[in-house]
Amino acid sequence: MPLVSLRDVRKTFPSATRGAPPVTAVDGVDLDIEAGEVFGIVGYSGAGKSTLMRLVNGLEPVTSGSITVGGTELNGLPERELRRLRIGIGMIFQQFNLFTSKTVRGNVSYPLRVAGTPRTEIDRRVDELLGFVGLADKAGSHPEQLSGGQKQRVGIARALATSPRLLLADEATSALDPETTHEVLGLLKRVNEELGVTMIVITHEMDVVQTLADKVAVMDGGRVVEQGDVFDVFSAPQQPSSRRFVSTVVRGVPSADEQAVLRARHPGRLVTLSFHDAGSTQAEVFSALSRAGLGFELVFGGVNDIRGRVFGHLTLALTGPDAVVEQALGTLPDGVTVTRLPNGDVRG
Ligand SMILES: Nc1ncnc2c1ncn2[C@@H]1O[C@H](COP(=O)(O)OP(=O)(O)OP(=O)(O)O)[C@@H](O)[C@H]1O
Repeated sequence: MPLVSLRDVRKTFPSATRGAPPVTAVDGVDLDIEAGEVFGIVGYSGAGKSTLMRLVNGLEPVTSGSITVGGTELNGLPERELRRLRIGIGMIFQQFNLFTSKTVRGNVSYPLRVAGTPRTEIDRRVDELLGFVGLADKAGSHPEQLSGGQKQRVGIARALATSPRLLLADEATSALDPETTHEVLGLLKRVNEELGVTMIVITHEMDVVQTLADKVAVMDGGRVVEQGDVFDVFSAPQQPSSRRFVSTVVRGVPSADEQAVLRARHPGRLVTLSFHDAGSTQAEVFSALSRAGLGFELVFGGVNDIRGRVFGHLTLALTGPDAVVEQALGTLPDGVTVTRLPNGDVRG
């Protein structure tokens, strides 16, 4: 049985403008999240991701539909029961949401005090958590004395205090620089792998999904437009709106504007070679082009590695006689898709 299950979940909010129809933030979402999984939710701002998270945490009631967490139906659950359920769900946020007047120890111990944990047990648990997140020496510091990455480590320690089975992360690394993001993602990976905590991760960052997630759902206009294995969704998105979103985080075939810039800068024939799950194929492609005596320059694109599976789109400027270019493109290995970009002087 999935740890978290959503069936036809809808959430509407009354409109701020009098007489206007209600705002539908979540519109008929079905999702299953298995225990032990890291599930990414991606999509543009306003897609409904944060609202979905608040529904899963029972902070907002659904308008209709069903959400179960650990087999318990949230819809209609009394507040007392919801509070108990929330003890088993940790949350971390983009802005950390730490108590600025409390020390690191005070922040991490807070959920334990609310849960009525005995004092000696609280001290033991906080020491253990601070050790786990690498902040054993910061117990007496206040949040303003910490870097962003350290603050998020405190946020993670606090979220883990009551040993939740489920951790919800809402843009947890979006306020951090790339190096600190990398560290925090490493810590979250340990939370999943060493502590077995299931995670739902809202993000607009490719890095986060790539490093952490097993599965991903793309949201648009309150709906899940596509979901599946991270590699499948990012290497070959099927729906127009997920293609549009993926193109903002993965460099694919250059747009018309990008092509115009490339044409102005690079002589030769522009082609995009798309690789799908084919790490070694690139070497074969480059040797095929060399063997044909063509000049080639990599002018746009990149490769992505998701848990050892490689995909990417490389745009090359090829120089040589047109017939030779065509012949070489015809001999490229399977697993490479060729997109000929329109060229000013050579037919595409
Ligand atoms: N409390 C509320 N009252 C009215 N409308 C709301 C409320 N909360 C969210 N909405 C609306 O619901 C839609 C989805 O918002 P939500 O914050 O869930 O999106 P999001 O994908 O998390 O975006 P972001 O990444 O910007 O946080 C938006 O149109 C938003 O304006």
